[in-house]
Amino acid sequence: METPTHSTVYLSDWQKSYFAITSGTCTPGQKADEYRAKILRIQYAWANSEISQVCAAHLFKKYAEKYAAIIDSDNIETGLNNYAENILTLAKCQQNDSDKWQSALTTENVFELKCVQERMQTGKNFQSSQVTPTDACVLADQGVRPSAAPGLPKFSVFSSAGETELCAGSAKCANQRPALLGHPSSFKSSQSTLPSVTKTLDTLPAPSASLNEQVRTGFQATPLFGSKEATSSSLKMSSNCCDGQNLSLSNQSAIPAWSASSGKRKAFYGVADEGSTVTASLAPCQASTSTETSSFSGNRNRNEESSIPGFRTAKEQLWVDQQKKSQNLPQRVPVSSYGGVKKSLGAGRSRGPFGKFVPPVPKQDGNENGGAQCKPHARGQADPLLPVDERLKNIEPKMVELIMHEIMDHGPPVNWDDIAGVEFAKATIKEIVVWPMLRPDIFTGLRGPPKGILLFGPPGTGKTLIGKCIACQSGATFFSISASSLTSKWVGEGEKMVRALFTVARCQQPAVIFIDEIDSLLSQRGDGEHESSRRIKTEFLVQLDGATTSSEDRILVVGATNRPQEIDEAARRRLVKRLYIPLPEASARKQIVTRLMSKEHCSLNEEEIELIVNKSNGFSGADMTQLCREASLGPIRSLQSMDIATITPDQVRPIAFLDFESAFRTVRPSVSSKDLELYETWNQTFGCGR
Ligand SMILES: Nc1ncnc2c1ncn2[C@@H]1O[C@H](COP(=O)(O)OP(=O)(O)OP(=O)(O)O)[C@@H](O)[C@H]1O
Repeated sequence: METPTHSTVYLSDWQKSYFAITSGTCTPGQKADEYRAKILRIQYAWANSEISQVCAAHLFKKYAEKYAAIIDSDNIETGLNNYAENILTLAKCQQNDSDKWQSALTTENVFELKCVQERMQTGKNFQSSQVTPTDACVLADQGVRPSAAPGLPKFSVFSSAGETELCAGSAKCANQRPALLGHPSSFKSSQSTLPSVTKTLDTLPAPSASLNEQVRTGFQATPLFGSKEATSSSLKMSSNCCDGQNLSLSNQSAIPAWSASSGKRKAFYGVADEGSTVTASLAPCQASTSTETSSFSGNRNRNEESSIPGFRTAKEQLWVDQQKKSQNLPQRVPVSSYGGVKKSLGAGRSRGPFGKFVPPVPKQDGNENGGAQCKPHARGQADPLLPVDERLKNIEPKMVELIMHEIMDHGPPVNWDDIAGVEFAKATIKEIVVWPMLRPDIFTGLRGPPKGILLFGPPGTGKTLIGKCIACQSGATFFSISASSLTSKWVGEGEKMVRALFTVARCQQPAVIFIDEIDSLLSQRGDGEHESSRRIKTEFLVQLDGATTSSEDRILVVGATNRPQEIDEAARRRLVKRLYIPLPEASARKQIVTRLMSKEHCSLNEEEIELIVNKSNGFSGADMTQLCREASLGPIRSLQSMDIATITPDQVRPIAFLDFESAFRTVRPSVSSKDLELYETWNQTFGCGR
């Protein structure tokens, strides 16, 4: 009997879900999820060399064709990107902080809104008048060919390999965004009623070497197939534009980093209209880009908009209406964030003194500091049209809030001096990560920073501190999450959470995503592996690849683990710099004690400190901190007869050596010598240390 190959397994798997999806029992949301899951699965399989590139390309093609009926459905009720869903999402983004808030809008009643119906009709009329045979010829001449799929006009862009055949979404544009080809979501088409791509293409320069160059530097898209270079090099951005609403996948992983190449883009598109209404800054929190005007629409600017008299998408209208109501909405300020308190997702932690949470969506009451922290259309402070970052649109607002609230770290800054010892790791990190993040203009090409590093070693040796310090010293936003909370607390949602996390990080770049216990996320696959864990892992690797291949994304993933041996090969390969963070040596232990005691009333002399250091051999940094804490309680315990409620601080005696002696009786090293051997061995095999 013939053994089924990977491709046959995937095909039969696909067929099953295809029938499920077309059965009519799934909601559009479920279909979208299903579609996304399948695409991820292929990506992962290909990235892990389980299937060949040809096979993957074949599967993608099949998917695009077979799912076209759903993805590109003209039917506003059944299409994946149906119009009402988009409006609904938009409306939901207006949700304020109250958990009890419920939008009165539903998919059904949005369709019944008169203004929606009018705009749909207008759009349909407009759409049908836009794509002419002449336009199609122009496109074909430019290497863009109409796809064979029925229904909406779609375009495929030829890859150099001739294999990556991508539909450029529908031939309709809403917000004049770039079509980020090279991502599965690019297959999706729009139901929105907008100008045709052909209109836009007419105004673009003909494809040329320089165009391709510009496209590559300006817009980095996540490749279809993991991180394989061949794919990324074969991907080209189409000259057309795509409704941002259709980028449900690309919004999250195929985001161009606009901030760095604004000049080039302007030159490329010949954008002279600084006041264009179509502005884009996908790194809106950076002051340098906040006033940037970038017509990503292939020259579609205010003038062009006005060439369509009276036309406005429902989304645009919704924004205008809402913004009229809240003209005086205060703008939010960018949040600079570093951690001082170790956090794990959803642990109900306080944000600390620096941690005032500022939601990423504008508040409606106008009383609090609300606003779009991540705004796609950075129009400057005075501009009332400040929608939420397009990339966040397909992310559940609650998740965004949770990430900003719980995962984004707002603690006090951490300096290199706060981390005792680990000199080699610190020097390496400064060189390969911090400097490149500070000076991306110098650290280009081979000098470019890695997108993922791994800190491994015994618990309590300062891995989290290092993560925070990287963020702090490179001026990056720090996101800290425990991988185990992703797999345990977010059962069924972990995958979405990973996607949301990277999306928010992209909006907040430069960003450092610190993932503690990364082994639980990236452990080697086994028979007993749970489906949801596998999906989270796949999503994580895809996102990591996205960050890796998009050279302009300034996102660094720092994984930390006490069990490096459990990380699977594919993940290990992606975390290119693996640094051992060992137990502190004598000098580092002394530094910790001296530093902590310098803040206390203490009577230790040099000799006593040396004794403490010698006696604490084998202690981790956390053990040393615990030892000092314990010792610091000694003077209080010796107060015995006095009433703690009435004594004054100066009645508490200084911390003395005898307190440390007592502390040594209760605080023991937390790391066994057997464990240490494991780390040493792994370091010699896979570590990047000396
Ligand atoms: N090298 C160090 N220098 C100064 N303090 C340290 C050092 N290592 C650990 N500490 C202290 O221990 C605490 C815990 O450290 P941290 O959370 O960074 O360790 P970790 O390696 O991430 O631990 P785990 O693997 O358990 O997550 C720190 O807040 C700090 O007080």
